[in-house]
Amino acid sequence: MSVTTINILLFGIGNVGSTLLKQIEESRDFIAKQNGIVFNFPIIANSTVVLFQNADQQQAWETDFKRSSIPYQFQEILDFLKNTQLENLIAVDVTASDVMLGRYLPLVQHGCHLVAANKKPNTVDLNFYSLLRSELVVQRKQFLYETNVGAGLPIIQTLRNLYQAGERITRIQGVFSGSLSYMFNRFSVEPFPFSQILADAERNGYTEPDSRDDLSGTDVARKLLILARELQEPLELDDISIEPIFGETLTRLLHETDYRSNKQALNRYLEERKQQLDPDEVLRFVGVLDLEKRRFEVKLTAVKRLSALGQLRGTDNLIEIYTESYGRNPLVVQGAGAGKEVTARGVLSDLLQIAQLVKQREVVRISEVSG
Ligand SMILES: NC(=O)C1=CN([C@@H]2O[C@H](COP(=O)(O)OP(=O)(O)OC[C@H]3O[C@@H](n4cnc5c(N)ncnc54)[C@H](OP(=O)(O)O)[C@@H]3O)[C@@H](O)[C@H]2O)C=CC1
Ligand SMILES: N[C@@H](CC=O)C(=O)O
Repeated sequence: MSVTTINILLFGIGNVGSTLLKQIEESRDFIAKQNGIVFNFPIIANSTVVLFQNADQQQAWETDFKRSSIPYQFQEILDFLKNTQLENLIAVDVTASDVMLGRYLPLVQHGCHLVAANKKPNTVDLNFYSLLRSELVVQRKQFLYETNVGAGLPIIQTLRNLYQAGERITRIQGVFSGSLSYMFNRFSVEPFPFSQILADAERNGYTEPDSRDDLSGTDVARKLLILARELQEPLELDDISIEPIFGETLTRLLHETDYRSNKQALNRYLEERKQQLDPDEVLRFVGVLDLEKRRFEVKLTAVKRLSALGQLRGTDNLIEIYTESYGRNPLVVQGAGAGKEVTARGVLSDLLQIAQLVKQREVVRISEVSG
């Protein structure tokens, strides 16, 4: 099988980015044998420094990154692309940064396909969302972001397949946050204060880089918005109603100061909420996208301990997709909704999808040239 080289520009080397590099290194031979694809990393960047690499340098990226990375301006990365004329480019955004928003259009215009775990580019205003997709068509580039919702779970693709097959989707609901699932699964049954469980979630890399994005409900609101836009619903983030976990007052405090200086207040608030539960109830942070009743909301809810949501464990998400064909029994997707390994694997799956397309185009181009 002929081998196609894919050149990756990696933005972010945290939980997900560093695990992606490790997984690609571990699977290099398997991917080459199975797919005829080799991934190179000519560019690896964090928020301040970048490592420019040649193909033969790709083994010990961490050593090279520590030794040879240099401060950069984004324009230098665009100049590198122009000067090296590298082909088969995929820019991978495994940051949570707003800064990346200004980079997507230039990257596409400089020949890059896009893969993102970062939800922000898909949840800013609709003007940018539509402009990016128009530019992707003009430049014949793909943009995949399966890990935006449910980490490695096949939620976006499942929804896209249903929608494009003409299915009428009426409601999507469930637990969409891996970190909040982990926190409330444990908080409901363990004696530990919420702040300690939250610290564990952060240490495990389940939360956003700023866990207030999770605690405020904004991360789940972003996921609902991404799914709504997949169904061509012209919604903005403000259209998703968020009932804050800690009530209005404490949530304002959360935004003004780091939660670590308000632990006691947070713990007390949720302990009181826990005491109000019936013995057969637990707390779950639930999102609802009701396309018929036009109800789009995320909130902390008491559910029956023996219900599907009540029996979630670990970082599990459980997403119910109600459609005309499935009727009263929704299509259900369940599994880990956070964690660097499952997320990196989801990013790698997106990369392979685009790489296959690049390979096919390469075969067509060669056959056209050779007549
Ligand atoms: N963790 C998980 O389970 C899941 C995460 N995701 C998404 O994946 C993304 C990354 O998450 P995670 O790896 O946990 O986060 P981390 O905080 O561990 O890593 C973020 C990385 O992005 C880098 N970064 C920040 N700003 C920029 C920038 N302007 N240019 C280049 N790099 C930048 C950071 O570099 P520096 O150190 O210099 O700031 C860091 O290397 C997030 O958007 C998250 O929502 C999605 C699903 C699950
Ligand atoms: N912080 C997010 C990570 C995945 O999107 C979550 O907790 O689900």
